[in-house]
Amino acid sequence: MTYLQDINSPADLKKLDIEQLKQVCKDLREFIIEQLSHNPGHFASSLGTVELTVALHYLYNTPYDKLVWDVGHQAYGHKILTGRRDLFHTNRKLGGLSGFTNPKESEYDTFVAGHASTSISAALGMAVAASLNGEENRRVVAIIGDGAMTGGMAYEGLNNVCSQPNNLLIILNNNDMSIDSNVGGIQDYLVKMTTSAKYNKMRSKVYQSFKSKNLISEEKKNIVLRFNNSVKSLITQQQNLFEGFNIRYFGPVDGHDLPGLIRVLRNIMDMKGPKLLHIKTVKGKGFKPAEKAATIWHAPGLFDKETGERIVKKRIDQPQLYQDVFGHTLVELAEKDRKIVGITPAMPTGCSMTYMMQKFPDRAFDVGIAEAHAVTFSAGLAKEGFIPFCNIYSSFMQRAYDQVIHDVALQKLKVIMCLDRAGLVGEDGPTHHGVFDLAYLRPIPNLVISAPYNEHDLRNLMYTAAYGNEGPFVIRYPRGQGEKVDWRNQPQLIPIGKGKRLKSGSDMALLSIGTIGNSAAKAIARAEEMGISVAHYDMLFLKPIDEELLHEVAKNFKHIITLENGVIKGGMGSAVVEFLADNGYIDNRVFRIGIEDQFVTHGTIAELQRITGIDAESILRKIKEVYELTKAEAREVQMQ
Ligand SMILES: Cc1ncc(C[n+]2csc(CCOP(=O)(O)OP(=O)(O)O)c2C)c(N)n1
Ligand SMILES: CC(=O)[C@@H](O)[C@H](O)COP(=O)(O)O
Ligand SMILES: [Mg+2]
Repeated sequence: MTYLQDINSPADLKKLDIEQLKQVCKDLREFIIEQLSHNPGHFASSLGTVELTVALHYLYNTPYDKLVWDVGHQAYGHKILTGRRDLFHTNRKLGGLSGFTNPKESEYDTFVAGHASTSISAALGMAVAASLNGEENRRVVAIIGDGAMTGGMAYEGLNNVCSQPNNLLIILNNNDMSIDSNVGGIQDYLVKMTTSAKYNKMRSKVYQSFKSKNLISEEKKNIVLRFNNSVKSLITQQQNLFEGFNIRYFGPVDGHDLPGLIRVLRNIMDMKGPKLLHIKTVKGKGFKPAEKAATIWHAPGLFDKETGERIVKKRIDQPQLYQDVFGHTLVELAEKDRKIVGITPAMPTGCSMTYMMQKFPDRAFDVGIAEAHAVTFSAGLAKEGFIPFCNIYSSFMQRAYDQVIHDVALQKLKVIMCLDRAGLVGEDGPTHHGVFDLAYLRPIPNLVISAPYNEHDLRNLMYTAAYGNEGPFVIRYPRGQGEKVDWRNQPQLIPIGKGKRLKSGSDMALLSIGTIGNSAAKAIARAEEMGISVAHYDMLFLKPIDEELLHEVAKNFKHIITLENGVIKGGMGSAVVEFLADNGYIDNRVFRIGIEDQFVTHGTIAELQRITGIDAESILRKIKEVYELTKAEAREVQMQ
């Protein structure tokens, strides 16, 4: 590292010449590769934005000028250049830097990010605020990837851009990749735009001829750029999409050509009105294995930076990941029933829809980063008699709340909504924890809401959702590895709304929902060794909740602990409290374990479960507390 070590803020960049800036890019890449090799995170995206990041901080007056990074997973370079280089080894670790942008972390981070496609709206708000405040010299830039450009919110933003006076610059970072290959019409459109040989030849000719006539002056550059766009429209025989939104379009330009990028940005940064610069980059640029396999290297885990080999734990004789149990089970079901279809909004690898895509490409759909559309698209399929398994990460499902209510539940359509990454997800932190789903789905009529205790239950629930129920069905399960090595049971119908008593006991009852119940089982086993007898019930369904089971528990146990890997307010514990109140049980005491009313930071899942009090150790502590209380109450009764 020759220059990076001396860059403590963007002001230090501004002192460098172009050759030195190129060296900064090289250093930055090396630094990201070195750091990520031993502290995993989002890798390939940040390698692709190195030149863009350097160019932006070199030219713009940050943090007064505002950079809004979409998702924020490509902003590692931005973090490193804005005073966080020496803290970067803490990235995504408990108490360390966030893996996304967060204004609480730095004044250079303008907006909390993590979910895709928000940057245009947020940046437009900031640009309009600047206009309203009379801060005509404040520049605002949104940086959005081609994947994020498949999200509906991006178009709501674009549609609004020309409605109010603003000088917003949108930079479309087009690397032809989402996490998996990018999909859909916008992807096709961007490919056409960047590969039209005729256009590129013509553009270069026009540029050369203008240049030879010395016409590339400050005054003329606008004319050239706009002339290029007109030429392009003529050749491709279609109007430029962004120009159609009344946003001036520039590009495509090579996003790794630092001098070129600086030149273009300098030309357009102070132009009045909204504008979009389309840059072409390579995801994983500068690290060959990542350039070749960007999906794997989106977030590759540990790797050897010299050989490019990933350091992957051997999974032989290990339980499967829940996502893989889902993926394999879906294929098994689809093999027997041509009505089964699979839908994912841009997470085929993450949720293992890839198995279905390989086996039945015509019946598996990646619809882009479009959760709301994914749900309504599934509803349309269900209306026509198909059985859609719509798999959405729990936290991304928040995007589709109205679609679940209005398009699915209201019409009682048989859409099977599989919510992967439910509960605390770990290093991605508060934007990604899937902790709200139980609480936000519970009030919706007509939904069946379930959470498996283990892989066998997951398979049974998928089967039951398809063949034992006629309406919408939610199955939520966590990130990570399951409980069983022999996960492949024969899926069978299970009674809807029925829980199970896993273990009898006499001192208190513990009701859990989902795989977190396995931590409860461990805690209960240890309590038993201490002479505390706890009955354990797995609810399996939040809705309909097992009322028979709850009557049994209420009658037999004064003290009831509830446990969920989700927010306490509105979740399973709340459902139990409501049940008791509604049914005149006034003597029972309920102790709810779950996520308190606050956002949970980032860290490993184990650390976060410990901090939030839902790990086995904390559950045991709660059991002991409740036991002490039962003893104290008994003593009080004796004394009376
Ligand atoms: C609402 C939402 N859905 C899905 C995701 C998961 N996700 C994170 S990054 C990403 C791909 C983004 O692609 P792009 O914007 O082109 O950035 P690149 O990784 O190519 O740099 C996806 C699908 C998300 N963060 N937010
Ligand atoms: C940035 C983003 O939203 C995704 O890359 C997410 O981090 C994936 O999470 P998993 O690692 O759980 O698939
Ligand atoms: Mg991309």
